Amino acid sequence: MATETSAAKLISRDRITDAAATLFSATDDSGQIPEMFVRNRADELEVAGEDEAFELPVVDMAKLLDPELSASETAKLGSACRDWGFFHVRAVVSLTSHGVDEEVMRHMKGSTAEFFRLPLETKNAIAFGGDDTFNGFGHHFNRGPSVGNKLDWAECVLLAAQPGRASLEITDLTRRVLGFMAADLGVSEEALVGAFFSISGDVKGQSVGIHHYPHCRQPEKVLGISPHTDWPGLTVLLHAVDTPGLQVRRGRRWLPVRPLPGALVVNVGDILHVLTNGEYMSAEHRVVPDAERCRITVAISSRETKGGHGGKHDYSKGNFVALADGARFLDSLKK
Ligand SMILES: O=C(O)CCC(=O)C(=O)O
Ligand SMILES: [Fe+2]
Repeated sequence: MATETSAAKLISRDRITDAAATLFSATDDSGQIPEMFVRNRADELEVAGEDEAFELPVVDMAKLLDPELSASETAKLGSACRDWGFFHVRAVVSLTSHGVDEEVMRHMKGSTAEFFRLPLETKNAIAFGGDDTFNGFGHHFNRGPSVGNKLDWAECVLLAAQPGRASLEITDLTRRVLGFMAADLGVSEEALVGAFFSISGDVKGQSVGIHHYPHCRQPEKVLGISPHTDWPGLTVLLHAVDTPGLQVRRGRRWLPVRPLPGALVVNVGDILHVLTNGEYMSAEHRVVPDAERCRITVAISSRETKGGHGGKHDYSKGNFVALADGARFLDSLKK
């Protein structure tokens, strides 16, 4: 979904400088935030208050898998995708067959936090550079007339590959969630899952974004990640450090998402929005750093092709042809 804000925006990726690293580790609040980080919030949408009673829908994997509860939980999943494009999924269980393995997740959280604690020069050994700005370590640099030239208050590692066990667990979860989405949409499971997974069960493409949002004493001045929609199909977000900060746009407001212990945040990306003829929302979201604590997340997205994070805009061929014909792609999947 091209939104007004994201359409006018160009994003590239930069190395983290010593000066930025010093700012990110500052413990006092006396320092000025450099202009390069100060965002124009003139057209700021309203941010919903902490006291407002709203919560993202929570979908429970155990209920989806329970024959007696599956239909109602599938309907809940469907309405979350239509109304929000975002939901929590309770899927972390210890060593049972259907959830995401707790031990694997714990390991991923630990190693992620450990990476960001490394000295800058060590992290910069894999810095963005050369031709490949979709794989590596650094941060987003937002260009374009509507944004100015502004850096995100964050550091991240972006990878187009599958880095290990944890992402396989997430991939498995993605395949199962897509299966229930197909049931909700009344389309063939094979076709919807098959848009992202090969017959042998491997995901066709995957992007991983590992994000560290250092605390910022003046959080209202900066952004950890600029408003955007996710390009790929489905993104699963794991909190390695569960400091809040993610905000989802609904209408003219930003709604803060509170991390839910033991749950993952899932959101619909642009490709799934298109594949469902716009039935499922690809919602705009952003991150505002916390004043006191850092936030660390791992975002794993399934794509329909190989390629980098935010990479080539090539739909799978069938869908592209359907779009070019003005056909409703979803109709071709209907049972
Ligand atoms: O870190 C977060 O909460 C959001 C990350 C995100 O939006 C992304 O990787 O696309
Ligand atoms: Fe995102």
